[in-house]
Amino acid sequence: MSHIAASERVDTFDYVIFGATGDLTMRKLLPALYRRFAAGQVPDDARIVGTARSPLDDKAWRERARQALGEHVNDADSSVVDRFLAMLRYVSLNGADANAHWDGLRSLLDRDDRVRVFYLATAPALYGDIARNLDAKGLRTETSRIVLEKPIGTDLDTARRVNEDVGRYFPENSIFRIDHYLGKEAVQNIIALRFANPMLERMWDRQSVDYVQVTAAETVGLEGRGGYYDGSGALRDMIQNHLLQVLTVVAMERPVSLDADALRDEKVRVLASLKPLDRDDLGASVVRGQYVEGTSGGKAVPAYNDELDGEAPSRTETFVALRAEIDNARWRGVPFYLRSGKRLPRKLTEIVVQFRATEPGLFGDGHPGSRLVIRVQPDASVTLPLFVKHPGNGFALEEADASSRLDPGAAGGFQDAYEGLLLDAVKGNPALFVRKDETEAAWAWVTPILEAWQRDEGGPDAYEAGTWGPASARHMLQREGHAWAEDAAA
Ligand SMILES: NC(=O)C1=CN([C@@H]2O[C@H](COP(=O)(O)OP(=O)(O)OC[C@H]3O[C@@H](n4cnc5c(N)ncnc54)[C@H](OP(=O)(O)O)[C@@H]3O)[C@@H](O)[C@H]2O)C=CC1
Ligand SMILES: O=C1O[C@H](COP(=O)(O)O)[C@@H](O)[C@H](O)[C@H]1O
Repeated sequence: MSHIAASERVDTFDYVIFGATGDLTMRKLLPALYRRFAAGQVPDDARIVGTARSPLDDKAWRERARQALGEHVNDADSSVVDRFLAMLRYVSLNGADANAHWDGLRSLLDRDDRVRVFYLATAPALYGDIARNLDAKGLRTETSRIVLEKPIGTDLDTARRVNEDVGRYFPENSIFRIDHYLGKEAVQNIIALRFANPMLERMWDRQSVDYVQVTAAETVGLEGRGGYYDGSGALRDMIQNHLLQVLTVVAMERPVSLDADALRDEKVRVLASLKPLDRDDLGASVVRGQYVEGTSGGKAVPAYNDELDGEAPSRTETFVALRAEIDNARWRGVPFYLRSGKRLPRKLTEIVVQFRATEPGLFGDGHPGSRLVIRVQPDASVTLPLFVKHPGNGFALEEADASSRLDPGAAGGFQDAYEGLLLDAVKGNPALFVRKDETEAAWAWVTPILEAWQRDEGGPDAYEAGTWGPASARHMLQREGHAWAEDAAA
């Protein structure tokens, strides 16, 4: 998948970040680049060029970056920070404006022989204009890549438009649509677990699997991102991209290799096989919720609408649970339950593969099937308990824990998903980025849900902050004799 070991130094590069003063750059991109620099992977003569409209100079941007590293890197070394900051340059520029002062950026990018990465950490509405300007100003070289942050559009039509606009100036193999869930160690590990363990590989289908759950639960609320989030909601913010990407990795067929297109060909087939949710299915298969006041981390927290402080009450969903089915020979009939929400009881991203129960008789009333749990965060791990006999007389069964900790921060690993992905863009390895057809296939499945919600006069079901979402999410599984992992464990 990655052709260069995590510890190897990459070729030198110019990384140009549009949106250099924004939250994403400060919280994720600069800390990730710093960590790779501190790990010795980034050559000292590489350059990181920040651009935004704000009239800063190098010194002022470096000061903001120093502060961000202080806040978001807990083991930053001040002498390494100084060397890292020396690589940073800033150009004040409105990337969407063809008449802006592009000469400043052009004079900095004077080495056509270096890999150039343009990272668009701005509103997606600007992507087409920025791509056009980069091309028109002669800044796009043969080895340039353009990294696009999510969301790519807000529905199928707008996603197609973004893809077309950027695709007019950059060939598809140079467009890197980032989905940071694909950079997570435990998500990549699904591929190893499935295809390096023949026992699991043979049981990975509708004969053996009863159902699959993917949960991405967050304790946080709006975090000052209300302007963006209220126009988005949980379906667009988490399900269309991160959770559907995880689903593709869980459900895809064995790829012929770990090369980018082999993997992405299989992933897109899964998306194309998702059974469309028609109007009649929607009520039974999709639940949306919005938090009202409650408790989070032992503190009282306000309702979404109070946090948002808008003029009129918002109908935006902060929680979604849905039942997907993959209409192919391997998975037909197996429910894939996906859910994500804000202000849930704990931060937890987890995949549960529930295997079918044993035949009744031998050990009493039948026995629950085994359950593979892939914990993505926090504390990434894989757990597959085996049932063994309790010592002593009789055949009472108990679980013998068989779990492995996956330590993303171990030597050669990454503390944050962005670290590997940012350098994959330099290396030109798109395996863990989302191809155009994948984005569009995911939107094609999600858009009818958004349209149905728009027509629907009702709104999201209320849930108390600090709980696992509205009761309707639990009922959706109960109707099929299933339960969310935390209910089953209770
Ligand atoms: N923050 C996050 O955790 C995540 C963000 N994203 C996505 O990343 C992108 C950025 O998000 P975020 O950092 O939160 O947003 P912010 O609003 O914090 O930052 C936006 C940045 O874009 C700059 N900008 C705005 N207009 C222009 C322009 N015309 N030319 C150049 N720069 C411009 C702003 O600076 P200035 O005003 O000075 O021009 C600022 O630096 C969005 O697409 C978002 O959806 C995706 C996942 C997570
Ligand atoms: O993309 C996003 O992801 C974060 C959650 O990411 P994680 O790595 O912490 O699980 C989410 O908070 C945010 O709303 C969304 O835009």
